[in-house]
Amino acid sequence: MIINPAVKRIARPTAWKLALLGGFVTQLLLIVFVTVIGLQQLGVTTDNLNKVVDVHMRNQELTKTMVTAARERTLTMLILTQVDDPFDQDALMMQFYNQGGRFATARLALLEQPLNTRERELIAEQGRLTSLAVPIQNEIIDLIAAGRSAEAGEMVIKQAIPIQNQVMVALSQLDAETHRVSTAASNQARAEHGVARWWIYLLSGAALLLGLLVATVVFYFSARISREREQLATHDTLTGLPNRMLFKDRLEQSLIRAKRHQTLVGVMFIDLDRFKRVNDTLGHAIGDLLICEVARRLRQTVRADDIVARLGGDEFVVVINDVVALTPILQGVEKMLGVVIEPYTLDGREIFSSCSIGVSVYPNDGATSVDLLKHADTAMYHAKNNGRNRFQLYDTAMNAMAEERLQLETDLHHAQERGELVFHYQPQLNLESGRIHAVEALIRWQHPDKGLLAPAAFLSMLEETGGIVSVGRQLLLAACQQTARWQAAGFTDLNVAVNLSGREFWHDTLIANVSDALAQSGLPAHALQLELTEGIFMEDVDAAVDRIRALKALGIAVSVDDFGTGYSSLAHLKRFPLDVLKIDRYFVKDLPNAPANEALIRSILALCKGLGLGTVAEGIETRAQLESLRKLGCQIVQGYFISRPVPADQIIALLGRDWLQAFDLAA
Ligand SMILES: Nc1nc2c(ncn2[C@@H]2O[C@@H]3COP(=O)(O)O[C@H]4[C@@H](O)[C@H](n5cnc6c(=O)[nH]c(N)nc65)O[C@@H]4COP(=O)(O)O[C@H]3[C@H]2O)c(=O)[nH]1
Repeated sequence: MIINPAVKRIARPTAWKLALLGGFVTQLLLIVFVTVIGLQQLGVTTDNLNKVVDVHMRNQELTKTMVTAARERTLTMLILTQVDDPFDQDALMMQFYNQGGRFATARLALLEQPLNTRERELIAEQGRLTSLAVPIQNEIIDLIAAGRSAEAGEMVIKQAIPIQNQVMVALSQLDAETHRVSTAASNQARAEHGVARWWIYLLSGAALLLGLLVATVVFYFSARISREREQLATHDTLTGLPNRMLFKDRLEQSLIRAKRHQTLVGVMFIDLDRFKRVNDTLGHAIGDLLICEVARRLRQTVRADDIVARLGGDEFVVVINDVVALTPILQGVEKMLGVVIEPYTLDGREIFSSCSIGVSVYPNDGATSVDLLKHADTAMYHAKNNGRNRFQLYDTAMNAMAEERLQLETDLHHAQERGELVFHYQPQLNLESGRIHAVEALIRWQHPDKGLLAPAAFLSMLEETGGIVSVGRQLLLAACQQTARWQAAGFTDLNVAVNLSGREFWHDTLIANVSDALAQSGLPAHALQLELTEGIFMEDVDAAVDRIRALKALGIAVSVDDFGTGYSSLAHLKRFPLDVLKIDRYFVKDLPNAPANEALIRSILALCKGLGLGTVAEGIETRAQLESLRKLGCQIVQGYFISRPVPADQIIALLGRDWLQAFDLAA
């Protein structure tokens, strides 16, 4: 079966689910990654910053301590030179050594700190200068201790302070360097912090974008899937047309509009004729192609706002909206019949089809969608029973008929086992010999209540249910056995013609059934003729030709019935290996006052002669018709004028008769 692409997509929802899950997981991982990296980076840069701040502050503090201690020591030295009191001198001396101690401790601590080369060079320089200053200071202290304060004061000013100034220069350079280093380090830490921040911005932005992307994809696909689900729920997967559910909804809307505007709505129930046979014989793929093509053609024949839906199988329904008279509805129906019957080329094969259409009209035939559809369906059945490839308007009497039909269907179910289905036989007269040349077996139903029923009342039901195949097999055997008995009774040249429906013709068991019937009855194969209608051939010309050849290989004859009434042309005739052509009663009924029909019959006879085909003219109801056909050169004739179909036990009497004499045609 051909499947709409939407279905395939829906059939694999896990692919989308996996894709979406993948998107979410990636996004989640990205967010976790961003958070971890961001926090880590921030931690590192914060640590760096803290370290820089700590080191910087400590270095500066130590440098400052050294500067202060050095300054205070020099000052203390100067004061010592001016103080005479020995207690004050002692106290100042203590201060002097303390300051020296502070200086040395600060210097040692500074040397422990992380320092660059320049800083170490400056400390070394300071050390060198201090080592020059210390002996001078010691000398000054000694002079003070010796009470030579004036000399010591002079030495402070002339030697200690200048060398101390050089120490201070080195220390201030050290301080500047420490400041420069810490500023550079903090700038770098700030820059790293900035980079980390930018990374966080970037990755968060990416996560946000990915999130948006995933959300967009989720939105897009969930919208698409729900659109496709809706399409699936409301449309036929094969043709893409609205299905029964959507059709009902649209029809109801049409009815509301029609009620408001007081317009008509035409509902057409369309069923393809003998579609099952196409499916059974050519396969479902061709059947599907045919359905799609019919759907396309129907859609093309109506306006955009009219509805074309497929209810299932080979059933379509078309709704024509907003019309004020019946004419446009009927024109639409005619158009549809016309487009459906156009030949189809499917998968390289030429195929013929037709349809039967039942029409119901709002408000005349119903006010609700349910009633209108039911009535259009009922009308469609009538169109089918009336011969197919036609339309039928709904009529209230049809409901009763539909019920009757249902009852008949139930009865028919039991008819075969009760032996109620039998053959009646209608003779075919040879106008040259005046004898019955053959009998045509025609099915009858001996209904317990309704009496004898003709095939028109039940044959289509038998075909639809498929019961025709087993009934046909049983009756074929009966006809062969009956004819064998007539032959045994002395009518050795008698032939029998048995009708085959399309379903029987295309059924797998056909060849076996025919050869079994011949074998079981002992009837010579040449005495059996199978009658086919031209519609059967036209469904699939090549396959039909093969089948007819297989039948003829059994030795039987094959005839074509109702030829010329359908849509085939005489040109097709030569393609089929047939033996007999039956001239339909349509051409006979107006004889002898129909020159056109006479001309037609004359040309059919000439054509058949040319093709080596025998002919049988059907439906002779009057003597005038008989004479007319005789004059035209028709040799075998059949019709009520000779005899109606009769039960088997009445045939013997007809077989023994000299018909030329009986009809006074001997001359
Ligand atoms: N108006 C008129 N009608 C005449 C005249 N002479 C014969 N007929 C009728 O014309 C039909 C001829 O059979 P058909 O064309 O094969 O058409 C047959 C055939 O297609 C089908 N049929 C009959 N028996 C069988 C059967 O056993 N199997 C299958 N598959 N189809 C059958 O049913 C169709 C109708 O059969 P019947 O009702 O028996 O109708 C028969 C017959 O009774 C006449 O002079 N005037």
